[in-house]
Amino acid sequence: MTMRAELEVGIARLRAEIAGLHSELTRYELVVWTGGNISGRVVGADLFVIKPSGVSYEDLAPENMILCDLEGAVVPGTPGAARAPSVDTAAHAYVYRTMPEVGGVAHTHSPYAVAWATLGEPIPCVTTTMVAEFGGEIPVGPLARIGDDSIGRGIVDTLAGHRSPAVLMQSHGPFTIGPDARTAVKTAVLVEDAARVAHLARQLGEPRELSPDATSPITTKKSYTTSRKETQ
Ligand SMILES: O=C(CO)[C@@H](O)[C@H](O)COP(=O)(O)O
Repeated sequence: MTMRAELEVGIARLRAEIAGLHSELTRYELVVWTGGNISGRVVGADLFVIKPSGVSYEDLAPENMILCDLEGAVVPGTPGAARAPSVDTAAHAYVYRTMPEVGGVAHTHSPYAVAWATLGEPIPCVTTTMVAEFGGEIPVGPLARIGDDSIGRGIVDTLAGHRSPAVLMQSHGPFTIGPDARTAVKTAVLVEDAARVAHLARQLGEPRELSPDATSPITTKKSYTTSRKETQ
């Protein structure tokens, strides 16, 4: 197979994967209406695939996923190119440009995480799952403009000082990153679980915060958070 043909096969697979992963956002009730978006980097090219803007989840399909370059421009003449890409395309593009290790980005409006985002308070690290999956608290990024690369800058700047693969953008919601799109989506599910548990614990009293160092036996797993730390 020629390199060109291999690339076409890879893009076709990624279109199917990204379209399918959006059903996880509705399955786990992380979004309402057409909110939220997922993208995935094309292996071997400066391109990524993202959902179209404002399209119902049940209508998302491989052929209406949109292929973009790393500036967030739609690749003309490709399937789906007639539609506008997600309003968060510039944010995803900024993350791919500045974090070469990232292969997938997800954004949801999951309610417990959004509630923490409105407080501007990080989700405290109160469970061993959070230590393993986030390496500590889930931080809060700035209140950022929607539609340009402001959100992307906020994601990258905030995560630079953290092991977490997730950030709560102030008064907006969670954005997650991963080595691939599926991992970014899994992290989005875990963010909502962490936000819900931290909220419930706060209703019962003052939960004990865990430091990753104090619980070192459970951080021996080579999670994405620990490998993120090693690459910083
Ligand atoms: O919160 C936002 C805007 O940042 C998004 O989640 C939108 O609600 C979904 O927009 P599209 O991806 O459909 O353009």
